[in-house]
Amino acid sequence: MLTRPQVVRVSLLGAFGAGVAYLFIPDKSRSAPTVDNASLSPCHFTRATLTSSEPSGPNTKLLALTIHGLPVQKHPSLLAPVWSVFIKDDDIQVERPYTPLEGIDENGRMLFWIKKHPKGEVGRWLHSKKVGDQVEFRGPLSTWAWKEDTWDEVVMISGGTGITPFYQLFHSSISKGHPRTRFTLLHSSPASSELPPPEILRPLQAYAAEHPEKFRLHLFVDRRDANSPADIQAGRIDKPAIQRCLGLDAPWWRKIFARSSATSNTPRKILFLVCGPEPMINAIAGPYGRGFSQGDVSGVLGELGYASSEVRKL
Ligand SMILES: Cc1cc2nc3c(=O)[nH]c(=O)nc-3n(C[C@H](O)[C@H](O)[C@H](O)COP(=O)(O)OP(=O)(O)OC[C@H]3O[C@@H](n4cnc5c(N)ncnc54)[C@H](O)[C@@H]3O)c2cc1C
Repeated sequence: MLTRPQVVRVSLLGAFGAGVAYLFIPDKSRSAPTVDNASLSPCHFTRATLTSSEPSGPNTKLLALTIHGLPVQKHPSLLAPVWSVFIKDDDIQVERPYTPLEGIDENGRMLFWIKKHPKGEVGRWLHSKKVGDQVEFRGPLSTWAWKEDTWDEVVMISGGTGITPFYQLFHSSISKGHPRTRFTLLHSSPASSELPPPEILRPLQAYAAEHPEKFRLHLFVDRRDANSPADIQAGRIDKPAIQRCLGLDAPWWRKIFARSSATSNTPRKILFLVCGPEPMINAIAGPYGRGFSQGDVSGVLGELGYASSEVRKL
């Protein structure tokens, strides 16, 4: 039987060993070959050039990667939203997934909004790269497959760079018009200076102003400051905020009126998509299950009575 200090020592050694193994023992995907002159694939790395790198807040940058001289296969099933690519940090052979905001264009360009965490490996490495540097990535990989005309109501809730999959969905699908589905995006950032850059916010705001019946946008910051735009709400995306934004806090008589004026008696099919830092996912939809499975729905959406078929944690 091990004593308490021995158990602690063994656990610490195990955790250290696992960390070292993760960083230095190449796994199958990270050791995928780098192939030139072949179409994009999750099975091999493709070389790209960093063609722009613009600061977009205290810890974020907009980075563009361009693949030169390679015809971009617009394979509909592979490049359907929402997809990401794994970018490899060549120094320590570690890869992380990132979401091209506008997919890939005909010139082979992908634009990313990437946050640098104080101790984060790949984010810091990418921020240190200079225009003209080479970066390797593999993909596309499906993050979550959008199915057109399946839901009446889609509510996207994001924090920080968690907006990136929703922006990709907006750019490649929502903004093209959907007769059946109404979309709502609730996004929060810690402060006004950390909100998504105009390249992301402006198209969302313009579309919401033009098509309020199809797309609604609600922006939140933890605390308002002198620079906070007027239309930004203060506080976290909590239960009252979700109820308010979705009109679930309307008086009972208005809900009855709304129901009686609906064209159909069948319940509206609703889907919540949640993406952001883990504490935010936990508070809104409950923690992931084992091995990043979806887990049960709890948190605010659990309290509001939504089922697992109505909630997706990205
Ligand atoms: C499908 C998918 C798509 C993604 N797309 C994007 C994207 O477009 N843009 C983007 O910036 N990120 C995106 N991410 C997150 C990204 O893959 C990395 O997890 C993130 O950049 C951190 O990696 P790192 O190597 O820099 O930090 P790591 O070395 O993995 O982390 C080190 C430390 O940094 C801190 N940290 C890491 N991640 C977070 C976090 N999310 N919140 C708070 N602290 C954190 C923690 O303290 C952690 O211990 C995506 C993730 C997935 C799964």
